[in-house]
Amino acid sequence: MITLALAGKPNCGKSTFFKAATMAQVEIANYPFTTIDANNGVAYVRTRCPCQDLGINGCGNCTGGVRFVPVALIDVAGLVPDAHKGRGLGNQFLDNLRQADAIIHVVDASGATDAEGNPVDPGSHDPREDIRFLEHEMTMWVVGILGKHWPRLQRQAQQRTFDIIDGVADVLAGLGITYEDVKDTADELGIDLRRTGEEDLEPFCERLLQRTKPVLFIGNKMDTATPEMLSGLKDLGAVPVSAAAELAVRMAADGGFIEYVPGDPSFAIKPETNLSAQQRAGLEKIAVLMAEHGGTGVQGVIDRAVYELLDQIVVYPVEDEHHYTDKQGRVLPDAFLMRRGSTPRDLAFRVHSDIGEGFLYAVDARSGMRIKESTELKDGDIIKIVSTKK
Ligand SMILES: Nc1nc2c(ncn2[C@@H]2O[C@H](COP(=O)(O)OP(=O)(O)OP(=O)(O)O)[C@@H](O)[C@H]2O)c(=O)[nH]1
Ligand SMILES: [Mg+2]
Repeated sequence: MITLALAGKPNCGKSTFFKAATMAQVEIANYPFTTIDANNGVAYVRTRCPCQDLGINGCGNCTGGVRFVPVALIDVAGLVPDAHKGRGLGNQFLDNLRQADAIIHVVDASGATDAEGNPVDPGSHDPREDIRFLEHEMTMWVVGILGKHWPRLQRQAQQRTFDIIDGVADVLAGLGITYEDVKDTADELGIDLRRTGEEDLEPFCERLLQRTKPVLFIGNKMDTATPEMLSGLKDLGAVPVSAAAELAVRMAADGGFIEYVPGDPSFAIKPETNLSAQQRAGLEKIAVLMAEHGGTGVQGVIDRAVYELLDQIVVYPVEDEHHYTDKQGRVLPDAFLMRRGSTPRDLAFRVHSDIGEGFLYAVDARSGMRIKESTELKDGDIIKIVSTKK
């Protein structure tokens, strides 16, 4: 499963975002290091269910054509500058980023917490200063891991049969870094790792991370940020978000008070609900915020991380290409996230390794045509795989 990690300094709202996206019970509080052990949960990317184009009314797996596909979400403990040297609560938190395919870097746009996450007067800390530090910490963390092995790798590289790219990929395999990642990064920078000193590893590790752990910046707490601070962050590429607003509307929807589909730009208060005047006023304030920003931003961030940073598409395997069902007659039962450029053969392997090994051909269910195993799949494709194995 695709894994996204929420990272950033303490007290910026990571757990609030996590709770809003997963509806899991986690601790949230206005002081640093509320979260110590990472929280793991399931969030969803939003997509348009193909049943709408096919004239199937209610496939059973979507809400009025809005379909949600699961991804893993990790809420990592807060990181402070120099975390890689063990500052804050130590560098073991960086380890929680190992499994992440992409990172959502949460910045507190309100300026009401300092670089260490301590509450300060709103606006007294410039959130733009919080954008760069995480990349540096992550880079230095990888430099540290690689540095430990560097003298050995340099020694081994004296032998002609030893491939240093292989050696580096081996050391960093736990971070999901491959031989190609290492090779492409070295080629791109034009460096020969056999002749790179330990002290020169930083630019290499930085570029390697940019390639393998892409980061999306978000300016959280937009509800209390000044317009100047928000636009300053937006200029640096951050997406404005209010995790607290999303949490409030998801809880109100859960409680049956409002109609809200995550990612919608607005919600509707149900008539005849028992909201207190205070709750109603709170929701109305959120409605104004959402109207101003086109929503709370939370769902959009997950979607951008998956579709843009990780370049994923959604593909629907079926067994009956005429009725778009599996053997049990369930319509469009599965939705798979796959990297753009994937082929029907890749899909066959995703369904099951046996199906992949016995792959014969695929049928595009929309057109009813056979497609070649090397055809690039498109977002929203509905595919029947024909395999010698069942
Ligand atoms: N106004 C506002 N406050 C928020 C928002 N998101 C989180 N907060 C508040 O910020 C404080 C910290 O939130 P947490 O979610 O615990 O932050 P965290 O990043 O997980 O903190 P650590 O676990 O300590 O690293 C809490 O008081 C939250 O209520 C938001 O969108 N708007
Ligand atoms: Mg937390």
